[in-house]
Amino acid sequence: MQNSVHDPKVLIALDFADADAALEFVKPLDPKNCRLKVGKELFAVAGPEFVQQLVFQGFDVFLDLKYHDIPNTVAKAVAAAARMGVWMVNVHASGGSKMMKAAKEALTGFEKPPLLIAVTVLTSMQREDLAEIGLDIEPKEQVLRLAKLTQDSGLDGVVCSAQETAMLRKELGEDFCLVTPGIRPAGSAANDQKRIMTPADALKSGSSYLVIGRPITQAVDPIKALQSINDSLDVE
Ligand SMILES: O=c1ccn([C@@H]2O[C@H](COP(=O)(O)O)[C@@H](O)[C@H]2O)c(=O)[nH]1
Repeated sequence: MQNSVHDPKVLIALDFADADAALEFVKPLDPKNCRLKVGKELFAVAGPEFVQQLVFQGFDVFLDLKYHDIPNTVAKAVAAAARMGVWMVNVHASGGSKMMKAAKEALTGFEKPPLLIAVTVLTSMQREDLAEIGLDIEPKEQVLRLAKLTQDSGLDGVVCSAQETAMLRKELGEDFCLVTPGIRPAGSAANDQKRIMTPADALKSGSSYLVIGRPITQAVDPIKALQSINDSLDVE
């Protein structure tokens, strides 16, 4: 599971307040060195045209809108994402198997459908946050339960923390895609993330892709920060 120019492991979270700021940030980036993630903040202001612009520039785009709704609505939303040409899209696994299967079904017929993955337990949450919503268990137990449900529903993978990837690799095999936010280079601020790991350790533990936002976007020199992370992953 090595980082390489053909399969960059770092997905940069473009959490910017407007399209201009995001485009300025993207300008010096090379699609060979990273993929891009567009989430709720940027999508709300910049919309599908912005996403398509990134795709046109040659970037693999993860549209991170974490759909969570009734099956029909999620299926239509996932199909709309596929029409934008994104590389990956996600739903919430807690929406259940009927919703996830409807989302998967909505992608049949696309020549190059995006990878469809499901969020398990947000990396900002720990045991006490689960207790608050009625789940008196460790995050890893809930992650495993939802990851199994996701795999059984026919999806390509899950969003989890890198702290759970070794367990999921053992339980769900090598081909299941494990996308891990909550990645923090040694010494960088955790911010609101709780279940964290360094980029190199995450890759070694079995992460397929590393979602990294603030440690790169808010670095004094973002290109240098990305380069240093890629170097730590043993670029071939
Ligand atoms: O469980 C999750 C799911 C999604 N995210 C998203 O990843 C990035 C992380 O950004 P950082 O600045 O590196 O913390 C952000 O866009 C989240 O919405 C997540 O963190 N955890």
